[in-house]
Amino acid sequence: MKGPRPVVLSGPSGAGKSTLLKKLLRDYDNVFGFSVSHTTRQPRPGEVNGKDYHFVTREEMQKEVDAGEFVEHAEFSGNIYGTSKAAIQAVQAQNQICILDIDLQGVRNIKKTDLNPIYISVQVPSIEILEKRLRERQTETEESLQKRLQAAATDMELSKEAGLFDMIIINDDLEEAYTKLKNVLAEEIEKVQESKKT
Ligand SMILES: Nc1ncnc2c1ncn2[C@@H]1O[C@H](COP(=O)(O)OP(=O)(O)OP(=O)(O)O)[C@@H](O)[C@H]1O
Ligand SMILES: Nc1nc2c(ncn2[C@@H]2O[C@H](COP(=O)(O)O)[C@@H](O)[C@H]2O)c(=O)[nH]1
Repeated sequence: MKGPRPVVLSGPSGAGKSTLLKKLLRDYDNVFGFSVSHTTRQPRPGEVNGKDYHFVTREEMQKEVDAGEFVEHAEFSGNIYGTSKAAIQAVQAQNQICILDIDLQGVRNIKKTDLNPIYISVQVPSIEILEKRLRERQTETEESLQKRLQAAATDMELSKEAGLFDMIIINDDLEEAYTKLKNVLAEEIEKVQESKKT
């Protein structure tokens, strides 16, 4: 049986993708599953290996990429990030909506596959607000923050491309953004909930 359509959440680092997806995972029991990416970046305090990311060395990652284990991978802000085939299969095996949190390069690479997700871009009202959020999150060094702001400016411009995303959500007020996200996913959520009743 064909499973539910996956969901791609993209947008600048600090736009609120993780915040929104954590709300979905919390509010909808057994409906969504997170595609746990691999990354070569260092874990942040509180991040759990295998839950937030699979934290790996560059050598380990390259070996797995070369072995064809990834659906997509990209270099972002000095580190490699990638979605393994296994990460998606683990969620789809549970008949859950698979959520991918990936950058714009990842979006373009996923478009070359037959995954057929719903593409959502989470954006911010301005680069100044993004900088404030990233600084307040206290996860980045000044160097990393500057790299992310540069990448964000490019993302904000390129994400306007017609047809690239099914929806662009400006995450200004969090609850309003979350309502928009739930609305665009309503049909898929209902399908999964119905299928789990039987
Ligand atoms: N609407 C909002 N208003 C104010 N702060 C917000 C809002 N949404 C998220 N935040 C805060 O902004 C920060 C960045 O959010 P979050 O970590 O979810 O971004 P992200 O897009 O997942 O970033 P990354 O791609 O780096 O993982 C967090 O500290 C979060 O609490
Ligand atoms: N192309 C991919 N991008 C990914 C993946 N996992 C995360 N990301 C993106 O990386 C940046 C930075 O994330 P952070 O956790 O270091 O703040 C962010 O834009 C994510 O969307 C992936 O598997 N592939």
